[in-house]
Amino acid sequence: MGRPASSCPPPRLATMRDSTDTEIAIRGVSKQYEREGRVTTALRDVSLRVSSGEFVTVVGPSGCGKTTLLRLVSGLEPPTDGDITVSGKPVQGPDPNRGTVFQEYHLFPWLTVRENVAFGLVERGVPAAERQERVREMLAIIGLSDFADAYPKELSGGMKQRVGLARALAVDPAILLLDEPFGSVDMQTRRQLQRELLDIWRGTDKTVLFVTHDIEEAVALSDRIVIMSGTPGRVRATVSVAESRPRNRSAQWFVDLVETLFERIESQT
Ligand SMILES: Nc1ncnc2c1ncn2[C@@H]1O[C@H](COP(=O)(O)OP(=O)(O)OP(=O)(O)O)[C@@H](O)[C@H]1O
Repeated sequence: MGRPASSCPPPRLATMRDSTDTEIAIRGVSKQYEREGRVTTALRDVSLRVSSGEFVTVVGPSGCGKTTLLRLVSGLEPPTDGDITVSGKPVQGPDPNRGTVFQEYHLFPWLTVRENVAFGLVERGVPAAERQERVREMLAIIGLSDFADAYPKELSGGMKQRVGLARALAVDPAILLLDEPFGSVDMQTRRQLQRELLDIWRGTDKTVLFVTHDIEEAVALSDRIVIMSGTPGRVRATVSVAESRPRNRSAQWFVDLVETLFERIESQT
């Protein structure tokens, strides 16, 4: 995968993993929504494989079905056609091994920040001392240690987004599904959280499917960038960042490449 050496990720909760094979395989997937008699085809014939331990980022214009794709992989809803397997097993509903962070945060408003981050650990029966330590560590990573006792309504959008990320990471899921997880945070925090995410990924062999509008972010984080476009959305191109790193391509070279591909794809659509 060509990833650089790890710095210092949080220790792994060894008891929480039940498989080292965490490949995501999406085959010929289409998704239609029906609302008030109107049918929208959000995705058509999308195929994509994310290998165990790979970091794949999906980029594409608004409305091309990126969130829909993540919702299907997370098991929140089924595809209309095609199939999705994780670790070789069909996705049938949400699974704690697939940690998800969506744009709308989905925090529990009646729980404090600390309780939100601890939620998955309580569900999994992690002993109190280990739980408290893990939550403390996660709050330090996202820079919200001073807000442990605050409620979501007291937080800004960016802070809520960071709590959502900490909650997903706290249970050390084998797979991370992240939909614009830094979309509401300021640029400085965004760069810091990107570094934290990279450290965690490098140190814990997670499989990551990430969605962003930010091409620089995609280049900085990913092994591979998948470009989607159109309505219904389809996969239009793939750029392998990891394989080209030994050739000393600069980050800007990849940003330019993805932007050029975007322009070409858009002019064909
Ligand atoms: N629950 C739903 N019911 C009806 N249509 C939907 C639903 N969810 C998504 N869509 C439609 O499916 C298409 C893809 O939406 P989706 O949110 O997946 O795109 P996206 O690429 O993630 O967009 P953005 O970058 O703006 O988040 C859009 O036309 C959207 O209106």
